Amino acid sequence: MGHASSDRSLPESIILDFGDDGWVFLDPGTYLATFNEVVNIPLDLMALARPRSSLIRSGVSLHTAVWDPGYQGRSQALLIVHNSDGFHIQHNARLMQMVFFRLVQPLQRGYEGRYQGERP
Ligand SMILES: Nc1ccn([C@H]2C[C@H](O)[C@@H](COP(=O)(O)OP(=O)(O)OP(=O)(O)O)O2)c(=O)n1
Repeated sequence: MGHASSDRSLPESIILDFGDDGWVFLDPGTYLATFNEVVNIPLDLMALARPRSSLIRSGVSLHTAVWDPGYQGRSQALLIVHNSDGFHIQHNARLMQMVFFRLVQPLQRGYEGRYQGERP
């Protein structure tokens, strides 16, 4: 990741498939989770997210950035399986909870970065 946006390239990733039973086993390591929900953040809100405590209690952490006012898209989070026994996860399992903050005044122009409208 360089200083300029043009000097930023993301690493390749491999798509993991859930089994016929709807579950997948994750070995210890790092994973990018794509959420089902498409979010539309209004111009007078921003959001942060926290993992469900059940993830933490299972030795799994979830990392997120900031949801900017005006962002629309299907977000992603970094899931890290620290548990040396790995972790079983089911398709559509709920992973995190978003916390919304109302701005003192709405922005005139919302988010216009490279992730706007991703995975509609
Ligand atoms: N876990 C998260 C957190 C945020 N977002 C979305 C909402 C943000 O509005 C958008 C952009 O996030 P950043 O501003 O942190 O992105 P960058 O600074 O990396 O890129 P850019 O400046 O090009 O937007 O990504 C996401 O998809 N997944």
